[in-house]
Amino acid sequence: MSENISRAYELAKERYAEIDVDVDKALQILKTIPISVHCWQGDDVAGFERDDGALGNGLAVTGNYPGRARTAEELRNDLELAYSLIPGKHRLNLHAFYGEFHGSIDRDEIGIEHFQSWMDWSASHRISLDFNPSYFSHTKAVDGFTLAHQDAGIRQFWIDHGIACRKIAAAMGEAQGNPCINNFWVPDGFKDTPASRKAPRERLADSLDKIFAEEISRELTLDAIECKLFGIGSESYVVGSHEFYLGYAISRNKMLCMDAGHFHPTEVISDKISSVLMYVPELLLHVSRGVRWDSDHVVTFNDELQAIMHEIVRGDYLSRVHIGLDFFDASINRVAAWAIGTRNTVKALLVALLEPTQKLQALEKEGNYTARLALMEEHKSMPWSAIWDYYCQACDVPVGAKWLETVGQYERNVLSLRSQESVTH
Ligand SMILES: C[C@H](O)[C@H](O)[C@@H](O)C(=O)CO
Ligand SMILES: [Mn+2]
Repeated sequence: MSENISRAYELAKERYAEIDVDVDKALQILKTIPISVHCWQGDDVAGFERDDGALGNGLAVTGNYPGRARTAEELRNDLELAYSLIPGKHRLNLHAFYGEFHGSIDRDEIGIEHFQSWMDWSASHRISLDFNPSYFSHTKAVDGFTLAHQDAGIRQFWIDHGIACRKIAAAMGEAQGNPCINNFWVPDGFKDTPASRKAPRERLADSLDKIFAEEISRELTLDAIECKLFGIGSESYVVGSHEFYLGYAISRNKMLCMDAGHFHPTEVISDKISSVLMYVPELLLHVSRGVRWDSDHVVTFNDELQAIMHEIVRGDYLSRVHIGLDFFDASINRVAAWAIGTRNTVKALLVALLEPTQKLQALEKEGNYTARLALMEEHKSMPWSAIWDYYCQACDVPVGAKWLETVGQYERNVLSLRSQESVTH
């Protein structure tokens, strides 16, 4: 343990004690909050179904930084390195098309057997899994529709995929002893103005009802549904809009997923959390960063990230909000992308936990908005970075930018040796 870091921590702790903040308690809480790290940053959302791994149907990745994971084993190795750079114990969010299929298995045929290696890895590393059906990058999604498709046969195919994914998620939940969150994002929508906004929404609700018809214990899996305002190829109309899924989640008692990039650029999800949680039991967040649009940039330590974490803590929602990540950048080292985005997310959560929230809320109740603003601003320059360094050190992960050296070494020894050609899965 570096003496400087410990001394800085003790001094910072005294400063926080002066404003009635218990630093040890904040760190104890922080340790218990997992971030669901998304597998798809590691391979540019290619998955392991086919050798070409061409991404499509509403999603796009830009950049050609060398070293993308080409197999599940490479992805697991990269993830292990990323987790070793992030303080705390976190989860892994797996997409259905990251199964190990060893042959041609279509999406409606997938089963838990295709995820056995992931589950073995999860058990041996004590990293719990979350899951997602994959409704894109598929020949039956090329015209932009899946669960809301006009063709009943295509709808049925995707309904069967959803049912298969719920079974897989339940088996993962059972194996790991805690619920596997299964998040449904469906790209369906129109590039141009629809003549009927109603019909696809009726079909989507009907398909989802069929998928969710079987009751599965909430101790095994929790269904989440992710809304979106617009997408690539669905600029004019997305079937699963915010209003659609909010209504669906409330009426079916489901978890809503809000992605930070899925709203109008002037809207923020930090403002929506307390409204939505009045009516839905739990919330899943896809912490992302849109730059002008849903561009899925790596999460930075910006105002909205901090506002999201403040909202979760101020509203006492830690047990009802599940924090997942969703970004994919192929223009930088992918392990670094995970480390930057996840470290920032944990850091923002720490800052929120170190806030004298009770004091601020008491001032607000008294109507003392001057002191409320003054203290909020002073809090921004409190010595939270000393607490963060101490936490990293206590968790045995690199302090400051030291993690970059480890990533650099891995890039030289492993990532740079990966050819850009695809490998057979
Ligand atoms: C790959 C993810 O499922 C996807 O990013 C989804 O969550 C989304 O946000 C689509 O815009
Ligand atoms: Mn998302």
